[in-house]
Amino acid sequence: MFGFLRKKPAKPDAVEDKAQPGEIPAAEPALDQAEPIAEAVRPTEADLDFETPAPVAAEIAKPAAKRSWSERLKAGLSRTRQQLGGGLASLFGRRKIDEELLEELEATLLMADCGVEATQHLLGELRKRWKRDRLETADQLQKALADELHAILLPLEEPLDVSGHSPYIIMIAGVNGSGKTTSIGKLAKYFQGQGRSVLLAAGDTFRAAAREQLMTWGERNNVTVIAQDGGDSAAVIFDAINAAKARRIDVVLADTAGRLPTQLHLMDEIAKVKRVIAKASPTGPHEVLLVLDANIGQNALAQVKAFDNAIGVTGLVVTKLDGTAKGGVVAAIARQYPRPLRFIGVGEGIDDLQPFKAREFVDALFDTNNGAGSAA
Ligand SMILES: Nc1nc2c(ncn2[C@@H]2O[C@H](COP(=O)(O)OP(=O)(O)OP(=O)(O)O)[C@@H](O)[C@H]2O)c(=O)[nH]1
Repeated sequence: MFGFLRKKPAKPDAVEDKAQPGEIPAAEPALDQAEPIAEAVRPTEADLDFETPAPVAAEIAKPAAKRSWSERLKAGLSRTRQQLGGGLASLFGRRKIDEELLEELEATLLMADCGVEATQHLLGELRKRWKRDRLETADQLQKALADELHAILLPLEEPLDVSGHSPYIIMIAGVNGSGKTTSIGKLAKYFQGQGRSVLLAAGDTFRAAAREQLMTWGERNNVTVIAQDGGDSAAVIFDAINAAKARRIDVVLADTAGRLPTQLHLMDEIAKVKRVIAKASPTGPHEVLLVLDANIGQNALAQVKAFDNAIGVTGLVVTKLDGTAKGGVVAAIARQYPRPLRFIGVGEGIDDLQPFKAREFVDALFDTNNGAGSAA
């Protein structure tokens, strides 16, 4: 699914062969000297070397997956649910609540990557409720756990409202392979679904395939992509914003190259990208989205901190929750470095990225069919 945004093998002459992660192109053109922008320079299918172009086009054309979002969310979170819920099921098979059970619950939460902070908090709250509410059965404890987890996650539920500015400029950042470019394609579709016009800025100038992914997506979905053959990320995004202003576009989604927080020169470079955006639009960027791969577990906290220090993160996207048992990391973020969790991704399908809603997330984790997690 969504294979059209999958990485392709590098071509011999691809930009990524020339500029490895960690390298900045030698000369950064001044903004007024930027190369003319090749707007949606569209490579042919043969150029793009797609694995499965026809099925992919059919995939894009599909209005939505047959399953509902809540079904896909539940399926996507199945590995974390197995880790958490599976662990809990074995614990809650016992009839009586006791200290030993709470200790085992602690280990289960830690193994689902909830982190020490959130786990201690949850355990503390459960102990209080055990006494205060006179909980007796394991089922009652599980329901209380679902409620407390919901309470932790609810503050992260702040949907992204793009109505305040036009164009509303969203800068997307994250480490290599976290899902930035793919998420941009999904977000473009999401905003289009809201009746908004969208323009994409191919600011990942390190990875040629990222630019091609965006251009192909733009071509097939009638979205303008501002791209440049190589060159400077800041310059591409600067020109994209001006193009969006001229065309009265509602939302600009600006891709950036992946980078590790330890690559300090690249963190400086992304801070410069942000400053240049502010030159093109004094109120922008209006959202700085950090894309996190859920597989990294607790490492997500360090990434939020580092990117926040460099560019002031205003929102998070957590991708690939479907491929991991570490979905509890969302609770760790909520307790240790809370930022609005705008979207979560549970698959490669175009509709598999949706706004985060704490209640449905908790329900999916505990699977309400079991009776837990449904309490408000
Ligand atoms: N299973 C799953 N795969 C995803 C999800 N989001 C993205 N991917 C996949 O993750 C891989 C990397 O995604 P990209 O969008 O290329 O990542 P990127 O951050 O732009 O990568 P760089 O440009 O190298 O930094 C692709 O194969 C995507 O299809 C998700 O929610 N679930």
